[in-house]
Amino acid sequence: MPHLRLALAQLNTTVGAVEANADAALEWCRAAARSGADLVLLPEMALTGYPVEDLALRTSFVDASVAAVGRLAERLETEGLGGLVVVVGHLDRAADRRPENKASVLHGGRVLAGYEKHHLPNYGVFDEYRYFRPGTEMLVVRVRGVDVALAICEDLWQDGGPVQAAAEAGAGLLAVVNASPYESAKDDVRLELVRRRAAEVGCPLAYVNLVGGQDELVFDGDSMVVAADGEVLARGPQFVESLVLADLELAAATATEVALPVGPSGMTVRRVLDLGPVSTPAATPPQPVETPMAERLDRLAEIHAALVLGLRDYCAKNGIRTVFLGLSGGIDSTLVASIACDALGAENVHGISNPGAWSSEHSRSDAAELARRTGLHFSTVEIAPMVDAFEAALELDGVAAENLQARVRAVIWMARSNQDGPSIVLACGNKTELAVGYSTIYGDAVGGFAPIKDVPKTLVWELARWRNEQAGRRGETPPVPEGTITKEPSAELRPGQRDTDTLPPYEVLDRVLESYVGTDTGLGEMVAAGFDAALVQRVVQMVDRAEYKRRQYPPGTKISFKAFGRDRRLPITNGWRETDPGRGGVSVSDVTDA
Ligand SMILES: Nc1ncnc2c1ncn2[C@@H]1O[C@H](COP(=O)(O)OP(=O)(O)OC[C@H]2O[C@@H]([n+]3cccc(C(=O)O)c3)[C@H](O)[C@@H]2O)[C@@H](O)[C@H]1O
Ligand SMILES: Nc1ncnc2c1ncn2[C@@H]1O[C@H](COP(=O)(O)OP(=O)(O)OP(=O)(O)O)[C@@H](O)[C@H]1O
Ligand SMILES: NC(=O)CC[C@H](N)C(=O)O
Repeated sequence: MPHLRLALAQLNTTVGAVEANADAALEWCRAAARSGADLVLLPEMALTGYPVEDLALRTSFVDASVAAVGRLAERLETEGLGGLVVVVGHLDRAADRRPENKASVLHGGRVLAGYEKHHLPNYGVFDEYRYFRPGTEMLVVRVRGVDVALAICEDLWQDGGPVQAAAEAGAGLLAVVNASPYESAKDDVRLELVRRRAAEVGCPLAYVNLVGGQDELVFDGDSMVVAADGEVLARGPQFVESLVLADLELAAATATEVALPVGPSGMTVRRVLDLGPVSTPAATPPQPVETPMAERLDRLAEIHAALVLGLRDYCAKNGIRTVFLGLSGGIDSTLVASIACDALGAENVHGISNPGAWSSEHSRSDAAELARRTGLHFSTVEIAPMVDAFEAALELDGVAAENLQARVRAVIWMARSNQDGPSIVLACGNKTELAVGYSTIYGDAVGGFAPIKDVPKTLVWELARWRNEQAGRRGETPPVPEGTITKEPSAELRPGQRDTDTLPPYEVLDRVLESYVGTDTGLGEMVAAGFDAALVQRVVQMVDRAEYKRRQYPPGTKISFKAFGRDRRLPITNGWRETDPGRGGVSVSDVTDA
């Protein structure tokens, strides 16, 4: 059986930084060559980063991507690495000039052939029909006597098409390049998918994924090689760059046709023959490589790693050195501060305590204790003089006066961030607050990035406890003061205020939100499932009315199946209200309180 040494390069690219991404790709190919690899797989859109969004529509950007792939092939040859077979994802254009999401095969100093993505995802955070022309042809390249079929990410998630065509072509290996964003527990889903597809094609499947943060998305790597019987042959780490090597004995290719007619898959198959001589262990015994079998992170470790990487890469890739945030001594700002320290180092994190008329003593002392535990920069700016000046000039009362305090704090954070630059303010709101609009717009909702915007309040507590436990296990000081975890949540904008004055208990609220927001369940169904009708009506109204706040909220790392933002797009001006459990939904003109 022919032998192939495979290298999966799970690297961290930057959207738009074509030259830097190409340099990184070359560096990974050098490392792969040093490890004796025959075939190197780089992720989907590795040269452009993913997702490129409307950059795909810019002629100049497509030109740069096309030039970069050609230049990469030449540089490989110049460095004596032309014998490698490199598969790399990039942006290209078809003969009709429509953009294509492509994986090109580089060998001998040339771009030998390319595969265009067939199944374009167009749900959730993906808009690929807006940009790309779908491919209709399967590409199989014969590498050292093995027929390697290519596919790109979503091609794996849909039945038929490329997976079926790979089986029709009798592939010895299915190589899939991916840009698959992280969601909690998605690694398990991917593994089962990869197993199923490997079994369907009847050969091993190699899966390489990006690593790194890109605005609200985080890519978790987790590249793998899985045999046709489902055995995991190699698995890369989560959230860190890595070159995953695997030695594979694969079925020898025998077919001689270079073009197969359209089969039941609906795709033609094009075969590129003989990239390099057949290599068998007997002919050229390879030094065995260390095949990684990275341990899986548990649920909370995984989510925490995603949040840390999301913030770190947002700052690093946007040239931001420091962050500022308001520290109330509460659980949300404390968790955000702890994530920021993990992401950027405590020396780059500035926490500001802004006590006001209704701030409790423990809000000050817990914030100071957090600073002591983590080593972040800490300062205190009383808001009373500024609040008094505004109130004297504007004569505010009620919610307007309450919100003024949050807005004065926001001015202070933004001013400090402006002064320090390059720096941003972190918004500390969680997903539950975002859902029901429990924040002051242009107040605590200001910021450049919102690290926990996709983390429900109940998960905020879990993560804080988990982070403390981790520190304990490592013999470090737990970052979160105990009082912060146990205290009752309050915005402290008026005397004795409690979150539960306005909101249901968080355990109940998060379950209602998971149903209404997470799975788009209708009001009638929620009541049928056992939720209290009056409660869900109230929550649903709050959610629907807060769309304008969410639309103006900063970006933040997606960790769930359905995050606010690109995942859940609703009109702000919206006459639809799900207020009647009997009917499941009514128009706004039918309800009196709309
Ligand atoms: N459709 C629309 N499109 C664009 N803007 C719209 C709008 N409707 C109202 N607005 C604007 O929004 C304003 C109302 O929003 P906003 O000023 O935020 O005020 P509002 O939502 O009325 O009050 C904020 C609530 O959040 C609570 N809070 C504040 C701060 C922190 C926390 C916490 O615990 O984390 C909780 C606070 O106790 C209060 O219950 C309106 O006065 C108007 O200017
Ligand atoms: N006294 C304060 N000093 C500095 N920042 C504050 C203060 N009070 C509130 N903030 C900021 O405003 C955000 C909203 O806080 P608030 O206390 O109103 O509600 P919360 O959602 O329970 O947040 P937390 O759990 O952080 O207290 C906080 O996360 C914090 O960034
Ligand atoms: N880039 C893609 O095609 C991603 C879509 C795919 N379903 C995923 O999340 O893995």
